[in-house]
Amino acid sequence: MQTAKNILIWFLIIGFMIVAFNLFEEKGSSSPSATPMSLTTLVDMVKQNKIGEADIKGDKIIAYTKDGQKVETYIPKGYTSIIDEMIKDGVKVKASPSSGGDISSSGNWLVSMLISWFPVLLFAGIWILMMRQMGNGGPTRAFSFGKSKAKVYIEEKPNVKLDNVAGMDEVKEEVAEVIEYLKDPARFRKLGGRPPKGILFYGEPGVGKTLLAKALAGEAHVPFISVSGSDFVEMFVGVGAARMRDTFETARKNAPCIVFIDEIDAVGRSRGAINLGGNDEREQTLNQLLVEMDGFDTSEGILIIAATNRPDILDPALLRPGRFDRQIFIPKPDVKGRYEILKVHAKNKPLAKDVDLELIARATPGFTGADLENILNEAALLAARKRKDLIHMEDLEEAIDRVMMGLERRGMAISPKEKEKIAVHEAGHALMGLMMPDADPLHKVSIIPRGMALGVTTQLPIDDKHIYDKADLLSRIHILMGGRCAEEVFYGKDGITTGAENDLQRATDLAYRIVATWGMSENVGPISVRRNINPFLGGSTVTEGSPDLLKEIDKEVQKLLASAYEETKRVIAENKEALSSVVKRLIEKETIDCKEFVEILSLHGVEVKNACKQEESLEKKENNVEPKIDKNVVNV
Ligand SMILES: Nc1ncnc2c1ncn2[C@@H]1O[C@H](COP(=O)(O)OP(=O)(O)OP(=O)(O)O)[C@@H](O)[C@H]1O
Ligand SMILES: [Zn+2]
Repeated sequence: MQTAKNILIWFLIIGFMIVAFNLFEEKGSSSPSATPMSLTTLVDMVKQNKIGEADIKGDKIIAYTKDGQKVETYIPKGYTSIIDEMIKDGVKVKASPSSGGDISSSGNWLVSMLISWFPVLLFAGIWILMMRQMGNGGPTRAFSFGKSKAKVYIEEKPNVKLDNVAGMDEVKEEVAEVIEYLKDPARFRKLGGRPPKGILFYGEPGVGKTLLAKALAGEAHVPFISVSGSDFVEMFVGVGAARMRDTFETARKNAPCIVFIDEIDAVGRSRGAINLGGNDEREQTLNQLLVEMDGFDTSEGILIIAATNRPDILDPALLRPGRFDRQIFIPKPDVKGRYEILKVHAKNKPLAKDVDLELIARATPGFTGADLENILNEAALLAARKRKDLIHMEDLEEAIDRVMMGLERRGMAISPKEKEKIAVHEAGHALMGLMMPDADPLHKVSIIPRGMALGVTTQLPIDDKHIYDKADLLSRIHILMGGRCAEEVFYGKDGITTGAENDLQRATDLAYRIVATWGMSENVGPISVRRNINPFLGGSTVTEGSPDLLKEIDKEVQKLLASAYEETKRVIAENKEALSSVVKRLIEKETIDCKEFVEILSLHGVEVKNACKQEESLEKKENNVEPKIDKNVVNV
């Protein structure tokens, strides 16, 4: 594509140069256009000494008057004495050949030819490019673009081993046999086994798909050839396909080897999918991949591993036997997996004695291997900044907050009045976290701005949760409402702030799903209404269901939210005095933990329903109530 663009740009540059040159030439020789006049008038003008210069071209005289005019006339055959007269009268006379126009007379035949051909060339160029783009293009390699950008990375001997991939024992078992196959493809075939041609790894970003593929190559001591599906996506038809051919050529030269195609969905999207124009290129690339996969013999020892996080949109042809017929799901790590991963990445880092990786693992439900690696890395940077020799638990804690919610922004200018409002809002969330019997235990409240949030209330889930009951969900809604309700209780109906936007969004979303997705509302009943993204309406959602049903759902959602709001407001109003003390302390210290919060409440005789569980479950940061980008949406 780049090359094609360059060609077009050069066309334009040359064109402009020619036109500019042409203009320049014209100025120099014969512009502006000459006024015709009779020979006698010219003779008169010569006599009156008005003519300064004259140019004789065959039987034509072009004369320049002294005041800059240009005139021309014809000399009748044989009447050349006029020239002598002019010379005699002091006119500077030049003679040049007569044939052709001004340009050829100045001898620039090349320029002239280019000018006459330039439009043709330009249009031909544009036409070729457009045809290729539209997909009716000529031979695939007309410009041999295919080679230019093929980002094929070959690692001859990857030094990643299966030991470096932590916490997915079942998956590792499942793929272990291909190592034997790659080590000696011929032996494998002699025994009658049909080794797989392609394996598809699917799972969320960062769970270690690439790492696992590389480890397989490392274990089998074969080269690891890696490409990304998006490298094949091109504007010009045929380029992606050519690149695909090149990739497989490289693979054949390096066999036995592993070819790893990351983001295969970029080329392997279902061909029937809605596509607004021009999917011809992708289709050709996909076809080429299928052809290549069908074309090689498993005894060649080439194993294709593809990775995606969207297996649902892949073309079924890709998943047929003989292609990616083995699909392996790589899940997010569980507690044990997270612990193993942390251990792997902590190996080359100096950890202090107080670091308990098991606790970190428990504190990070939903985190992927990449997230965990990131946490250790951040912690090391933090420790280095504090000029410490070892990484301490506090660094790791801070790193988890950072990875989850962004950097602390202590420098942010916040007026005392605003600070108080933020403290009230956060204290409201936290109080509800302690008062709702089914809530996850509170961890800490902070009014230090972090990432996009002005304050943060964090809770600690006890276990990785996989399903949620209605009580869990309702208590979440109450906690989300806590911020806004506290504002109202402390500052009145007109004192409420915009700070609750994200809380309300999340509460509304949750309430909608309680009613319309999980069928938990008594009035609407056990029904699940589908909400689809409409590709034609800029990604807005389209809800299925009759208008009556949708109206009913909306009413029910509103009712649910309103009653949660009233209930929350009641709880906060009841404990207003105790909460004022908390707010004061919060403004003073900026962060208070669960224990301190509960102590203040008990001074006012308030008993909480939900004890702090710090001792057992330490730093669990799930369900931070404030941030916009959050990892813990309830997705049952
Ligand atoms: N199970 C694991 N054990 C050890 N490290 C892991 C594990 N999973 C992920 N990592 C770390 O996370 C990094 C990113 O993982 P990787 O690139 O393999 O993920 P991926 O699933 O291929 O992601 P993507 O879909 O974004 O390409 C790895 O380099 C590795 O350091
Ligand atoms: Zn809030």
